Amino acid sequence: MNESPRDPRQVVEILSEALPYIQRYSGKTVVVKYGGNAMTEDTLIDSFARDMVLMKEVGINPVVVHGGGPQIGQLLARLNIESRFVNGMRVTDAETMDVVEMVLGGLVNKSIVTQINQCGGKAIGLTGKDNAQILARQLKVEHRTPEMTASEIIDIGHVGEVEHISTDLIEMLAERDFIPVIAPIGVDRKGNSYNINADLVAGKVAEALKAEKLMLLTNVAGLQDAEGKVMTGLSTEQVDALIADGTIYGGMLPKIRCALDAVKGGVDSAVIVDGRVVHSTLLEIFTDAGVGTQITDHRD
Ligand SMILES: Nc1ncnc2c1ncn2[C@@H]1O[C@H](COP(=O)(O)OP(=O)(O)O)[C@@H](O)[C@H]1O
Ligand SMILES: CC(=O)N[C@@H](CCC(=O)OP(=O)(O)O)C(=O)O
Repeated sequence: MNESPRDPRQVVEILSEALPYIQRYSGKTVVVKYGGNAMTEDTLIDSFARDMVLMKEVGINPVVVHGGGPQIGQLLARLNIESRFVNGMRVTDAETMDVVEMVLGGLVNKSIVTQINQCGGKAIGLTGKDNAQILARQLKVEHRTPEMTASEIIDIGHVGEVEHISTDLIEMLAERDFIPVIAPIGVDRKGNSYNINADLVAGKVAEALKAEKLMLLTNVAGLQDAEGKVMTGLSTEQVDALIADGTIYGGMLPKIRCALDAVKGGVDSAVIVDGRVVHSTLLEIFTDAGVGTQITDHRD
């Protein structure tokens, strides 16, 4: 590589500028939702893993909840199984559920764990089935097409919503310097598996852990207004208005809803972060500007 050497004084100055942020977040929990679209390039996975390790080293407790939608889609395509979505949720029959569990609980979870461990961290991979920590129930989806006069409730298979999160295993690991990495697979009281949207799991985990911050890494620069301009910060009231006028739609809807629920449920702030930016999580935590859209339940 042909990089010019950095002035050591600059490096020290940058480190020193991070001090107030390190003090602000030290001992606090930050839940990071790492979406499948933000793990498509090796450099992004590596910078994400390094960021998690650095956070842990300075006394912050990162808890990772990951997705893997595109990765599930790839394996389904190889097996000639069609991917179908209703309201942003994957229609999940028994065969698809097997693939979801293999990809999220196996391939994706273990590759994030390995990458963090390669960077010197101590990552432990879990699904919601471990300690039955993500108790789920079937999600009933309300569906309506323009031709329909009224909406109907449809069954999209093994798709779940969170009923309860048990935090004891996550807290025990975090206290012992481990970084928990959680796949969004839930289980009901009978032992049935559920495929849950990773944003929803991250929001509920953040609420249950009383996290300081929820970071949702995605493939856009942030929440855009009607003119396409990224909004840096907004309150819960503004979000409600943007949903009502249709500015927020599609995959952003569950993301924003879970961010709103999390801040209403006691998480200090939720932020939509551009996961395509290298070191996006550190930029968000350790700089004033941040890199995405922040949602808070208070005006300060
Ligand atoms: N107001 C908005 N601002 C930004 N993106 C939006 C907005 N409304 C809808 N979207 C869409 O939401 C998408 C992000 O959601 P999604 O694709 O589900 O992300 P992920 O896979 O990371 O969970 C964006 O790529 C964009 O197409
Ligand atoms: C019910 C449902 O749709 N589950 C998602 C779970 C993975 C996910 O949420 O992944 P991303 O965050 O990468 O989109 C799915 O099957 O794709």
